[in-house]
Amino acid sequence: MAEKMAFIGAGSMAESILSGILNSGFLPKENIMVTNKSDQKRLEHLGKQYNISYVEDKQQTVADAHIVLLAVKPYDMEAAIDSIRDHLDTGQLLISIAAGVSTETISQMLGRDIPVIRAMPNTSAAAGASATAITRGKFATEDHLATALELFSTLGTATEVAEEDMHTVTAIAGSGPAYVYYLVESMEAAAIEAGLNKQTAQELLIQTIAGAAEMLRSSGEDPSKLRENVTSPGGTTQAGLEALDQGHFREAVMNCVTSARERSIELGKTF
Ligand SMILES: NC(=O)C1=CN([C@@H]2O[C@H](COP(=O)(O)OP(=O)(O)OC[C@H]3O[C@@H](n4cnc5c(N)ncnc54)[C@H](OP(=O)(O)O)[C@@H]3O)[C@@H](O)[C@H]2O)C=CC1
Ligand SMILES: O=C(O)[C@@H]1CCC=N1
Repeated sequence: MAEKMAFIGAGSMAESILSGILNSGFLPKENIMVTNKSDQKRLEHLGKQYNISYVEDKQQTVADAHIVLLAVKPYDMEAAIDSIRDHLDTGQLLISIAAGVSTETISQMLGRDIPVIRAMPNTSAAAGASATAITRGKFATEDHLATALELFSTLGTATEVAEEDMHTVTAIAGSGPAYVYYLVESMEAAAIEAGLNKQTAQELLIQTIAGAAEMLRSSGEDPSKLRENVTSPGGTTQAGLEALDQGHFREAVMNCVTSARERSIELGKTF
């Protein structure tokens, strides 16, 4: 197990991972350090909220970390790596969660044989329920992969994928929670418009999503079969699904995933 972990980047994803790690007990708070580019207030907030160390000095942050987690936007990767490169050594493991940016590109930015793992978690890490995909760069060993799998397994599920699949994985699992939230927002808006109070709508929707997820997990059935089981001929579900078809729901969702995937490819090409 890693002894010390440094977060470079202290935004929403860093916080999700950080809180997931602390909740799971994977690392004690004393072993975690966080830094960012310039937002001191944000560091103070995280320091207070999670009782962790934060320092603006990146050298100090990465110096004795076993794992350095890069949680910056893809377009900030180069500057972030520039600021820590000289303080890294090949005994450390660098994990990047940036969308689109390949391990090859990261290694080129580093210009050194530092082991690199690329991971694509999602914000459900904060609740220990991320679906994280992981791939390893050319300098990372099976042991480094095992460390990353162990780390992200404490935040939900962790699955190794081929690097070429990372764009697709990002589109369905990294971005995925947002699409589910959008669906819930839309159903909630319709329920409220029909007169249901917000709290009741939210309670029912949360359990409906959780129940459907549980059925997908435990029933062994395809989603299409589960959908058919809900749909009585001539009933309410059929009426609702027909409205979705009129709105080209399937096509819209497929376009959504394709657009997210294409954006991931674009983000990786900006270097
Ligand atoms: N949000 C999500 O659901 C997911 C995001 N990701 C990936 O995670 C990464 C971070 O996303 P997210 O947390 O949403 O982004 P945020 O914008 O919330 O956070 C970005 C963080 O990076 C910091 N930063 C920027 N430049 C530097 C630098 N040179 N050195 C150190 N820190 C720096 C910022 O600091 P400051 O505020 O001081 O500028 C900020 O703390 C992205 O690459 C994204 O693709 C992956 C999976 C899911
Ligand atoms: O929207 C993004 O670019 C990031 C990557 C996956 C989820 N959020």
